[in-house]
Amino acid sequence: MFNASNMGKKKRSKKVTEDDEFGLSGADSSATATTSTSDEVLLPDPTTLGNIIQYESGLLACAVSPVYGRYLNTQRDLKRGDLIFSEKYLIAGPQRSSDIVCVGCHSEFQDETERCSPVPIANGQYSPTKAGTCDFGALTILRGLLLKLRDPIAWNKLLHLEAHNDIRRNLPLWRENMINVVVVILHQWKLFEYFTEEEVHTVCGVLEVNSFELGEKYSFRGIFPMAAMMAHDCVPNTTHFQNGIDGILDVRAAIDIPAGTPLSICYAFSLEGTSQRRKMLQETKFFECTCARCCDAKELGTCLSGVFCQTCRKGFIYNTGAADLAQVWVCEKCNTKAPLQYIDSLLENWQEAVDRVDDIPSSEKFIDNCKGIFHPNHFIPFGVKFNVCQAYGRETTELQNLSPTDLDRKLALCREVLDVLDVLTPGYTITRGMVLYELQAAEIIHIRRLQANLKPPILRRKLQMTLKTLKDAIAILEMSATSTIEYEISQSAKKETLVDLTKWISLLK
Ligand SMILES: C[S@@+](CC[C@H](N)C(=O)[O-])C[C@H]1O[C@@H](n2cnc3c(N)ncnc32)[C@H](O)[C@@H]1O
Repeated sequence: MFNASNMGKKKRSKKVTEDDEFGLSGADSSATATTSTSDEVLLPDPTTLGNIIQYESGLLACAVSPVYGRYLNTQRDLKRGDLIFSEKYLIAGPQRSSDIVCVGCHSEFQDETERCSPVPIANGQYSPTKAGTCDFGALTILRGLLLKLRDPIAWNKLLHLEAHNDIRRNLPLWRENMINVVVVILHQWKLFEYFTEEEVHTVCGVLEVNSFELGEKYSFRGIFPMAAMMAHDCVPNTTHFQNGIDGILDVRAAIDIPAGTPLSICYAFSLEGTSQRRKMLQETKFFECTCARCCDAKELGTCLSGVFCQTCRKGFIYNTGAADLAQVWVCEKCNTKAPLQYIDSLLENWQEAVDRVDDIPSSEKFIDNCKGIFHPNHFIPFGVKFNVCQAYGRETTELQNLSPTDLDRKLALCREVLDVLDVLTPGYTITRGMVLYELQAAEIIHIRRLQANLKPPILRRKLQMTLKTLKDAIAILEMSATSTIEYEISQSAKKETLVDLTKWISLLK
């Protein structure tokens, strides 16, 4: 779920996407924590929900609120980084509206040699020559439906999940599913004896509302019934790490979470603006988010949606109607009201321009062009800063060979990006881990270059601060699956940089 890539920007690296799917904090969390359990809703023991691989019995309870529906509540204090549970997917398969992909590795169909398995689908209906005739996403629905015939317990787990049929039935989406999925499965594949129309629609809904986006190289989706019970918050208190190879999801506390708090995950992409996140949540998860961040025009002080006012040329325009789910864009300084159409077309044009950014110089030019258009933290330039802070010292020039100006720029960008991440994706999230890693690497080079001119106590203090950043980065990144680049980075940083830095500090008088 919780498809970070709905931003659709190739430039936003995969690293962002991994944390940013599927989250409760802020004002709403405390409100929900006190919500009493309704007698009318059957609240299962969380362990009966999914394919649990690791979980401490009694740690979580299922609860229900008028706002979120069912959700998971922690029964004891959690420390940031604590593993809450690990779960294997119930079903997984191609994304909705997928083109032809290999049903084993989910790579896009190129030619016979490119796939990990010889034939993508056995009945031959969707051979490569008929490319485009099939929504491969229907295969995932079929995998869900087949549970009815093969594994009634798993089928019940699937049916237990929210499908929002009542809402979806009145949307164009229902008709699309009718054509692309229901007719295909029941009539083209002739499975009408086994499944009803309503069952197919329900599985479509369960997938739409509950699935997580998976895949390191190629994207696919999977259902984790226990993880799906977590509520959404645009500043989540949990984070998750996926192991694409064996389909296991580790859900961890991103921050310290006191007992009695709902667990939350961000279903949208955390680093998009409020209007964009809300639109995605409304269209694909069928609710209006009213979390603390969504109700605050300045998004908890980050100003991620701030547009520069062309009238007074002093202030920024924000959606002051956010708390009422309205779009009322007003300048904070001169009170000029900006038409929604103006905001929408501005964003559309700049989103298109961001797609043309593909290296450090074009990124820097883009960031510069955004001055006088957006707040420096606006999500459009922010996405570029997020990528370019990592690119310096990695793309063309090695870190130790960066010019003093470029090294300073990398340091400034990493700190600027972290200031926003600390608020919007706080704690142990891969996104923060990667930027912390880049920051400490640049700081070490910077300190080496300066050390001859630094007094020992100042040198020691700087090194100790860098050591703390390095330790945080390692602690986060080593929670990733062992097959990932993030894990590899954490292990080499642990074996080399951590040892060297600790030794350097210990040798200082
Ligand atoms: C993945 S399910 C979560 C479990 C769900 N509450 C249930 O009872 O099955 C997502 C659905 O939960 C509800 N939900 C989750 N977080 C919410 C929030 N912050 N505000 C309103 N509804 C929320 C919405 O109905 C959403 O479509």
